Amino acid sequence: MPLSQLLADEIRALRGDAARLDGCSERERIARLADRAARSALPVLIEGEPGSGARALARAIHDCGERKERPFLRLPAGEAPVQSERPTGVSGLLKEAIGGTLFIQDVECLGGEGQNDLLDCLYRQDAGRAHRRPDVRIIASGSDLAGSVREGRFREDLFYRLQALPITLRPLRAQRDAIPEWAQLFIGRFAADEGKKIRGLSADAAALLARYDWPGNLRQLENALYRAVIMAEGPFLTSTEFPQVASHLRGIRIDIPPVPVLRASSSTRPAPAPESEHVARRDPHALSLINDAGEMVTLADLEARAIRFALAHYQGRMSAISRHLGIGRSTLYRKLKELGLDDEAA
Ligand SMILES: Nc1ncnc2c1ncn2[C@@H]1O[C@H](COP(=O)(O)OP(=O)(O)OP(=O)(O)O)[C@@H](O)[C@H]1O
Repeated sequence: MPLSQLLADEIRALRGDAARLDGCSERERIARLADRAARSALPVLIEGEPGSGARALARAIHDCGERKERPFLRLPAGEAPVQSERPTGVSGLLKEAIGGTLFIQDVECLGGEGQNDLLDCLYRQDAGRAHRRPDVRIIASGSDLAGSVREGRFREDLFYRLQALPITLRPLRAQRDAIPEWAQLFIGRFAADEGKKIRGLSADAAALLARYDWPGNLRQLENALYRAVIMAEGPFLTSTEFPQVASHLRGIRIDIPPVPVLRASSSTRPAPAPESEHVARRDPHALSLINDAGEMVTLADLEARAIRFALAHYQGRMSAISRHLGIGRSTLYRKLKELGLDDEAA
């Protein structure tokens, strides 16, 4: 099931529940705020570090609101515009998104003209001139909009208009207690995709993940768990399945076996007893050719896993994915659609 649908289900499940925000888990807090946003037409500003889930949340808010059957358009303001016959700027997209939602990602990267167009749209919505009011719901995301205002790169009046409904996504390092819950969610999802029976994290893996700072937030945790699920052979993920995380943390060592030395046949000396149990290091990027039943996996399965991996590895950048997988963009889009991943790539 695509992530935004999963999130939308979570948001709907909480609907009607007395809306208390204190004392609930981070996932629940976000879902409740998103529910409020979905039931309003006011602009939403989602603030969080990269990889915190702003894009997934924006889509889920749209899907839970009354505009869900109308267009959801995304303007990645931090990326160079692609050559396209369709509009790529604020004013053009506002016309295309009529009746629906325009999600402006990394809004602090909007240039002066884009900021003016957006402010004009919000001003006309505010002014309530029904006949001229652009019927587009605005959701914006950013990581430090107040800082951009202070530095004079972002209009202050636009900032205040955008944050009618603010939602702050906390970095993972500020919600360490919630890391096992997030991890369990990803494990369940990837284990099901890979047809593996993995029940969760071992205690040492949970401790390892909780100590790490996760600068890439949910996206990085998700990628680490995806690789771990692929590598895992037992019912629990252990710290050896997270070599990159372990190598970033001082004090935790994963033993890497030495290159085996052939003993001279004339030697009668017994091999020295190992001083510590070594854990074989496996390539964290390796895809297993054998399934849990000991049989070879199909080529279709391998292809699907390679595409999923590329999607995570290149963080959804389609041109990089198609270039490195050696397939055209249209073939890539077709395959993503067949795998039900087109929503995650959108
Ligand atoms: N609530 C959630 N539950 C499960 N997974 C999530 C959730 N939110 C985000 N993710 C996962 O985290 C990753 C990052 O999410 P998303 O792309 O929405 O972040 P972002 O803040 O928009 O990132 P960026 O600004 O860097 O593009 C995605 O791959 C997504 O699958």
